[in-house]
Amino acid sequence: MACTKATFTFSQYCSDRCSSSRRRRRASAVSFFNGNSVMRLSSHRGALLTNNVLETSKSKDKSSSNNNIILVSEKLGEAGLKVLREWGDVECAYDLSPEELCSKISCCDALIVRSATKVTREVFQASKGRLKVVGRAGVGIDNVDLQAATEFGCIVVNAPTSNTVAAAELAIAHLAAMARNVARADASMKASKWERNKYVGVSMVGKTVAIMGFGKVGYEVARRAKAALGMNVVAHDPYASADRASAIGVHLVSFDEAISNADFISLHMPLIPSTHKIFNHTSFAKMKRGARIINVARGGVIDEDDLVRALDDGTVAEAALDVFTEEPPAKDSKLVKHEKVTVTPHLGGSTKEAQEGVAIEIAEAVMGALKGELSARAVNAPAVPTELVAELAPYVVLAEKLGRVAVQLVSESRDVKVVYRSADLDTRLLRAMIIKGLIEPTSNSAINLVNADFIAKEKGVRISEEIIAGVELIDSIQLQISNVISIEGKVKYGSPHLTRVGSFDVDVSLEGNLILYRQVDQPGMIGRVGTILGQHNINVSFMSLGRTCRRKMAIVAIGVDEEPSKEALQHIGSLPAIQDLVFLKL
Ligand SMILES: NC(=O)c1ccc[n+]([C@@H]2O[C@H](COP(=O)([O-])OP(=O)(O)OC[C@H]3O[C@@H](n4cnc5c(N)ncnc54)[C@H](O)[C@@H]3O)[C@@H](O)[C@H]2O)c1
Ligand SMILES: O=C(O)[C@H](O)COP(=O)(O)O
Repeated sequence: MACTKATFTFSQYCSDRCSSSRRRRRASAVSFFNGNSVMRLSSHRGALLTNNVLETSKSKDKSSSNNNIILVSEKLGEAGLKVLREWGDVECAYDLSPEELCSKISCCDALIVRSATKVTREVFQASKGRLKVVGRAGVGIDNVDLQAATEFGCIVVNAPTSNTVAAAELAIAHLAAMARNVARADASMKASKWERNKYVGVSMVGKTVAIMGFGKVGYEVARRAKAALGMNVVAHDPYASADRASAIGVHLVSFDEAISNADFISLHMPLIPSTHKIFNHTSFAKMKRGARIINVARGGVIDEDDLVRALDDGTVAEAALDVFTEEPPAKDSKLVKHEKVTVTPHLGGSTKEAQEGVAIEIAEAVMGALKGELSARAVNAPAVPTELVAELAPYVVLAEKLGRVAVQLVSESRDVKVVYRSADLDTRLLRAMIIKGLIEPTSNSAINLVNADFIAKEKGVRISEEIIAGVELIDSIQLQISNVISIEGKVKYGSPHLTRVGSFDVDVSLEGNLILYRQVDQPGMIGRVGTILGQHNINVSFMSLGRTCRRKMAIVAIGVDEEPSKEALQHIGSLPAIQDLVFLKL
């Protein structure tokens, strides 16, 4: 998904009205997981709007614990092991080779890992269906093949909150230690030297730190940098709430603004396709000369070769790194050995307190999943029963696409009202898919039916729902986004279509690349835009124009086969009659 312009201001055109009549939802019970533990959810009228159906039971019922074998492949806090032992036989086997892990796994019901164990497709294959739960004792799940886990009907759970403060503290420790040359001065003294002039540092007070990723860890770093170190704090996070930032005196700014003015740049975004190597020679070149970088997020967000070059030529003064593309890095890694770099071996989550918290959090999540309960900590997609998939499949796609459109039209899509026009509907799956569309492209959480409400709540995204009497299973789904704009979609000929934007009727297949804008309804516009696209060698697949009256405003959607360049979009957007142009990748 890409978004060339995140803000879309159709407010004056939002005149959609919704009937307040609400239909009774059919009581239903649906199983969401295949495999040995079939999980069942019951829904009834009103429950979805008020209840979080995701509960982790604290029950210590051991009646069916006899056969559970839990393999712990990396060091886990004793408190967590204690919880697990109440529920099954726990085997701790550290430093297993991939082959050893594969040979052990066929006898295990649950596997608990941290960041070093690679839980690959081969591991799921070798488990021959016995492995029911993988518990990641920590946040990042990039070492677990979620797709394979889902295909093999294995639930993956993580512990996303217990090491937040620990990671933030390490970021601050790195920042301060780098500014004052602590590690190098220590090494120098241990080499029997006394080099006071060599290790003159830089001050932190009054300097600007850019927090790149204003999520759980970023927020805690920002708070500490501001309150404890007296720094100016700016943050970049396309999906963070400006209110949450301003509440602690932090300004949200663009990526370029953040990196070009900061003395220190601290990275706290997830490693997802859009952040992979986002810090590269282009971004280093935009930085204030002599900026200092701290990374306790994931090594993969930095192009490490480019960083070495930027350090060599002085573009970047210093870097303090806890995480690396390959862990452990090669013994002769130029980056690790670089004189301007200080490193720690992925210690962000490694405090006694955090490890204790993570261990308990993951043990409870794993235990709950083994008992067949729905887990709020589940991160992979559930296997939905075939009957349900068959019935809802096209609407599921529509729901996710509408969520994706919404987040691209209004970057802060935090208040979303969903109005379903339907004959009879259990909305849980659709709501989960809308949440997935709204949140997943901007986060490292994989969102599914199990965790959607939980994550929406955690991210401050409020979803409310209304069902209006319709004729078909689902006539339409409408999203009213943050009181800014509403969009509506329908399934037409089996595929998802955008059918309304604000008060304009459109008919747009929600697939591929889409250019969307408002324009003054006047002759010659289609020709002008078509000519620009032609000049940029972009093929138009369809064009749809919606208007409420002649020669006023109209909305135009153009499907394009190729992704337009920034220049092409700017060229179209610069036509005087055109406003609020966005490019959507669906
Ligand atoms: N070193 C360690 O031991 C350690 C410990 C904990 C967390 N982590 C890592 O720290 C990172 C942050 O963890 P968290 O718990 O705060 O996650 P989080 O999901 O709470 O926050 C991540 C934030 O990044 C934002 N984001 C997404 N794309 C972005 C982009 N292109 N630019 C800027 N921001 C973007 C998201 O909107 C979100 O607010 C993750 O990569 C996690 O794996 C490392
Ligand atoms: O993602 C995480 O939670 C951190 O990177 C910590 O990883 P660890 O459990 O391997 O210390």
